[in-house]
Amino acid sequence: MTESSASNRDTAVVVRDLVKSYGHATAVDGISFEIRRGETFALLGPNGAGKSTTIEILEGYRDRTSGEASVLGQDPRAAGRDWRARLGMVLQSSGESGNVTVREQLSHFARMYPHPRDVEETIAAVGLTEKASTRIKALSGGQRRRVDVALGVIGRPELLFLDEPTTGFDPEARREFWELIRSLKREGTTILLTTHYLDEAAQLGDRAGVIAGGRLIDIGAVDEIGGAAARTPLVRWSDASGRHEQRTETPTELVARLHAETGGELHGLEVVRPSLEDIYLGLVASAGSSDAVRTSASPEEVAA
Ligand SMILES: Nc1ncnc2c1ncn2[C@@H]1O[C@H](COP(=O)(O)OP(=O)(O)OP(=O)(O)O)[C@@H](O)[C@H]1O
Repeated sequence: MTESSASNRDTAVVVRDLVKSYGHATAVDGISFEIRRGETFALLGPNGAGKSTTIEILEGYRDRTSGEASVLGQDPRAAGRDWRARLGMVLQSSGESGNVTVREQLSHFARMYPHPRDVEETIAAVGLTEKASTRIKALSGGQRRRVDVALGVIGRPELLFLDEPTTGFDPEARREFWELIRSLKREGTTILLTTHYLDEAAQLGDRAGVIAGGRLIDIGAVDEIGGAAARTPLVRWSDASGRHEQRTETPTELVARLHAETGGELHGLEVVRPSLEDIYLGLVASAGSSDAVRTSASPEEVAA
């Protein structure tokens, strides 16, 4: 077996030096990453970072300015209907609003795929059983978003693109959605997810890439991103002199020492392990501050 056929078998998405410019503005500025088959990859970043542009290029809906992209072994620019039938897409703003019922819409889409999922099971999986006979235009915003998700998975896709899938979901619906995604993962579906809910990325993602200003600023396993130092636990407590905090790899030891020193209850004691959201915010803030140095400091300021 050649190396390229082995890597095709193991890799669902390859992006190399991808660039997308709109006139003089560069939305995606040379990003590279791979998604292995069966993996859930979370693409994270602030508004305008370039996430949707990247996803739309991979879906074949947007042309790229330069760089390479391969999705299920094909260049999305040239791929056809058979390729598209292997993909599932929940676009950022599809907002289904038809005059047909939930069941009719899903049945219609199911007929477009060679091996669709069962319509009633899919409706149940997105929590819309009671609304199956309701016209889509009469659903709430969050319920319509659930229809988008159902339409994205009805074709039993090999690769599922989820662009902010749970926007507008109530907390219970978000947890039901996570269960649906976990069952798709168990079936081997490869997933590319963008979300502003960092707990969602932490729950579902195997690996994550963080982009800011069109550039990839970090990539790695969800529980390793940002590096070990960013994950160091933080101990906070109060005493007569005020509030204190200290980062330490050995929080138990620190708490024991403080307890021995004070000889009593430690007021306001907290041991905090930084969440993915804390780590993400730190990464994006430091990317922003290095951009600021690069773009706004005068030569004198830099020399100083
Ligand atoms: N059709 C377009 N014409 C010009 N600029 C565009 C176009 N589409 C997107 N952009 C710009 O490209 C940049 C990246 O946008 P993109 O939608 O990819 O960001 P995003 O990371 O998905 O943001 P969000 O989290 O808000 O969805 C933004 O600055 C946006 O204004």
